[in-house]
Amino acid sequence: MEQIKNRSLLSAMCENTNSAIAVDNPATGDILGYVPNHSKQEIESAVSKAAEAQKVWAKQTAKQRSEILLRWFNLLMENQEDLARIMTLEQGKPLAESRGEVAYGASFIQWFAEEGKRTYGETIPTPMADRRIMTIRQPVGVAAAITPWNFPIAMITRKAAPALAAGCSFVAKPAAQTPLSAYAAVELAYQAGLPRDLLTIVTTTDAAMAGELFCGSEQIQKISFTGSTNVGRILMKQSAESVKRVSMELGGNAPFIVFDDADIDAAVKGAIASKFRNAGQTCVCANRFYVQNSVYDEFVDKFSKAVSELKIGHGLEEGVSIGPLIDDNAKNKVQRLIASATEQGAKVAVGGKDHGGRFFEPTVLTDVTHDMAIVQEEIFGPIAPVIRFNDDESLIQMANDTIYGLASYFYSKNINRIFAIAEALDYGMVGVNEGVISTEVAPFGGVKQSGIGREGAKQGIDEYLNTKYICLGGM
Ligand SMILES: NC(=O)C1=CN([C@@H]2O[C@H](COP(=O)(O)OP(=O)(O)OC[C@H]3O[C@@H](n4cnc5c(N)ncnc54)[C@H](OP(=O)(O)O)[C@@H]3O)[C@@H](O)[C@H]2O)C=CC1
Ligand SMILES: O=C(O)CCCC(=O)O
Repeated sequence: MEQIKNRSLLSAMCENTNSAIAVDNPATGDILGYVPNHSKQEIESAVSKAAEAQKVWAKQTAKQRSEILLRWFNLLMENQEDLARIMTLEQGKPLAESRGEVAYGASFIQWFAEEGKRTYGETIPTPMADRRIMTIRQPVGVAAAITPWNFPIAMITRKAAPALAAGCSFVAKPAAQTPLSAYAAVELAYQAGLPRDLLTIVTTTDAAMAGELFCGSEQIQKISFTGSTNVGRILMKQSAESVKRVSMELGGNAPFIVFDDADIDAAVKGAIASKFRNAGQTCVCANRFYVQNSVYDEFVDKFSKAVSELKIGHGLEEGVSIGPLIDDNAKNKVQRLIASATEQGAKVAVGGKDHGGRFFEPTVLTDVTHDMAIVQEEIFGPIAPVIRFNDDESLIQMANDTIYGLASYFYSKNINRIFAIAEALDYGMVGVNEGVISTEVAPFGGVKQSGIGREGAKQGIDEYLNTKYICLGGM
């Protein structure tokens, strides 16, 4: 942490008391620092203050809110290097990826600072001559979020920016493994002029308590979650009692498909970017590769060669593209899935070995079949299982055979096939001849058990607005 120049970014760090949360560096296991372990009462108090602050904020014009958000965007970009270092230290991703995430996270603030000014209502042609009918759009109130460790800044700004732009206040509980980035990003919001009670980070080792509190609170009108499908289900059940609005961005099992008419070199490049970003720890990472018979060997050869060239190491080291996994559980899961696949006949084309600590070699597995656990489960690690397929019909059947429906990818040069496959894939997002599709301007989200709602794009702000119908009679 000595290398962080803007020390105000670390102002949330606290002394090592009995209850403080220790944050470690997944590359070394060293403790980086401590953050507060907030009690239930402290979190309740943050929610109550957010409810008060929201009333004032909602009365500001969208333009006034936008000005503060744009200052926040600028401060994030001015502090990009420090924020990226904090992120790499606590999360493990390579520094270049952390810089990219800071810019990506900031882009949602810039985008929604603008979109907040366009939350138009409607005037509706009336069927009754003495009436006028219109709608206005109003902030839902207090929004709460629970976010994961894999994108410690972007998953907060992708929710906080539309909420704040719409006139809501926002309370977020980041993952206990990556709170430093969250606190640092929010500190810059205060420096941009955002009232403290309007945007609060709370941290606790008792995530279940925070979830129950958020979902059960009458003061919170909306909960937004990114994380595992399992926790998403719990939060949806808990939200039922207070009939809370929910946005859920949950697990994925993205198929990456290479057809016989694909540009194989482009597919290899896309596969590397899609699979190995954040060491495979993103919900939109390619999880399973389906390659058509006639190009299978060529793809596997070129892909394996590219994977063997990826450098593993500490994210701050020059040229590293594969950092550590977030914790021992993540590594154990990867090892279990590889062992189970190889016992059933899969072959290791490259990688496959423990690299010490929380590191695992980027791996390509061949002779994989669709029924293996490594294909059925979300891997969340740097392993690429490659499956053969013969025809488009059986391919679509396999690709859609999952409870998940977040991202999917395919490579083809045939325009008829492109439309047919894009329409047939049961997913919220489809990358065609492209392995990384995330951008603030496009709607991010899933179908089936990958979630509810959309983030980013013009749709993202709808999640934080109510539509009110006003009927004007006696005209
Ligand atoms: N869609 C995505 O982007 C993500 C998907 N995942 C998937 O989930 C798997 C497990 O990862 P994991 O980190 O455990 O994901 P979780 O879903 O457990 O964690 C995500 C967030 O939810 C919190 N949380 C955990 N349990 C509860 C609960 N009962 N009530 C309320 N909040 C809760 C966590 O807090 P805390 O950190 O304090 O435990 C964290 O802030 C991964 O291997 C991957 O498959 C994981 C992360 C992101
Ligand atoms: O849920 C995730 O894994 C984060 C989303 C990554 C992205 O926006 O590309």
